Amino acid sequence: MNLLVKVCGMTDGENIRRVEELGVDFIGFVFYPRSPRFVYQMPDYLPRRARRIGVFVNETKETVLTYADRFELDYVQLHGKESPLYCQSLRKSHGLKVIKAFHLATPRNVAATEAYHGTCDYFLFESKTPQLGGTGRQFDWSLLHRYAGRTPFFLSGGLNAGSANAIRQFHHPQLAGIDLNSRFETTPGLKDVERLRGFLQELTQ
Ligand SMILES: O=C(O)c1ccccc1NCC(=O)[C@H](O)[C@H](O)COP(=O)(O)O
Repeated sequence: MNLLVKVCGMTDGENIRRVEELGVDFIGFVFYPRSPRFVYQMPDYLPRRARRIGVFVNETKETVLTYADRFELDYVQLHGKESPLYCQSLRKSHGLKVIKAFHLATPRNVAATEAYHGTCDYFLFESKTPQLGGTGRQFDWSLLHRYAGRTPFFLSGGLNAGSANAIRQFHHPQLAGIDLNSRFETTPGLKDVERLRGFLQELTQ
């Protein structure tokens, strides 16, 4: 399979270095203070090859840009009620790439993506929970067959070591990548490198 791989919610330098060595494409940092993966201090290693993504929830543009400068982010991933205009402005005037997350539980949630085409580089589809992310819960992927938009997307929400087969069998013309997080952790913010390695091998065999 030729899917992009994002590992999200990383906090520790050595752990980041080892995950990057697996060849993943994106590494995500959560800058949402309510998350157990919130990055309190700059890790002593930041990805050199993998693209850096910062995750935000309803933040001011000033705060997003401060983190973007400090961590030299390539992408921002927006998990709140950020408007299409907000996405557009970060993308156009500040040169950041933008991923907008959508929490899917009903066909209406899928329809809400329509206003965002042309304002984001990717969408990310995941489960609808009060925590807004990082819960390890899956949503009903059959909802994605209602998505006929042109923006490529990441499949997210509860992907785990046993998901490789289901991902291989899931086809959608706009499926660009997958997002791995809490189901690959030993503790919030620390990834189990061997579990990730085994999963990635299974996915690509
Ligand atoms: O990871 C978090 O703690 C988090 C909290 C609030 C908003 C977003 C968050 N993470 C963003 C991600 O991209 C996660 O990987 C995504 O929510 C899927 O997580 P999981 O269900 O644990 O695989």
